[in-house]
Amino acid sequence: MSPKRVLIVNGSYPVAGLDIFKKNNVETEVFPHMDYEQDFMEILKQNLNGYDGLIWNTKHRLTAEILDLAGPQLKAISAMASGIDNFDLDELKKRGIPLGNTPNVLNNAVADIAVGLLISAARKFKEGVSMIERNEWKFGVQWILGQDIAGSTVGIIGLGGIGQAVVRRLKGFDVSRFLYCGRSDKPEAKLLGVERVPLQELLEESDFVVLVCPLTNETRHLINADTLKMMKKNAVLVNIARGEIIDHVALYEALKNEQIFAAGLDVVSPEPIPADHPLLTLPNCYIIPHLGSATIETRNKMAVNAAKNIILAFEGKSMLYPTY
Ligand SMILES: O=C(O)C(=O)CO
Repeated sequence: MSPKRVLIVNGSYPVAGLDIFKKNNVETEVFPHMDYEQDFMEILKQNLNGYDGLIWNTKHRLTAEILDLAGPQLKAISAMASGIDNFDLDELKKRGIPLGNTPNVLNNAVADIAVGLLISAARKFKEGVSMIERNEWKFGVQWILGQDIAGSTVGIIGLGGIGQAVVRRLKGFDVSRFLYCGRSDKPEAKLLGVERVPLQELLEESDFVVLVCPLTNETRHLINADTLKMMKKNAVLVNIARGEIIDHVALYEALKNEQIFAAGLDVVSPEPIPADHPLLTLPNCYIIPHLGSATIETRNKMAVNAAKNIILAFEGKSMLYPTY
């Protein structure tokens, strides 16, 4: 029997993941284009056919059209991410094609970024750095004043693995209260000392609001002009989930008018964000380019787990992290 073949979509792939395929006698092809290139999808569509497995490591949506172009021999797909909002799950289910993802191994790396953004936005790193760069270092007792974390209330929207890792980290910062909201009661909340409240209460009472929920029809633009109005004037908003959870037009207005204090964003919409995007002009909006899981160790583990997902499906077994 000829070896199975897997197409790995998006530019490059850690050797740790390629080795798993090699050991299991699976051939791999790394699609050489990056998904921010102009003709990425057009070229990909012409080169998709005939593979038994796909690692879909791109923000572009995997649709019925892609599955048709890939062909009926396609047996397994894995994301190399925790979020799977870019997959047409109904279509995959209809066709019986398993989809895996790579959660858990990235919890610590993403939670580190959340805490980093929270501090950077609360303590005005962007404003400070740009003052230095403009030769405007004018120290005074009232200069570049930020918000304290100690004594604050932190609201976590989505207390999954990453949300819990954020709480564990912030426990060392003398936070006074942790709140969360989400679809279901989390048994871990009690142990962590996090109280479940309705969204409005969380927004009205939190000094820091951290978005850690998946992007779904319910969470798209969850943070909008109305919900931003519910937040405190000193509130810092952190997003490490998906850009589309925030209405960026409304966020721009809220930050510009100092309706809230600051935002720290690892994710935006669109990605990449154009260099002339209005949010980038604001001193109180600190944006980094979706670095959540970007550590060497974490990306290696994600690549290994995505490869394991595919190989297990080829063997007719349940994936390591099945999504449905
Ligand atoms: O894994 C994901 O879905 C991420 O976006 C990590 O930053």
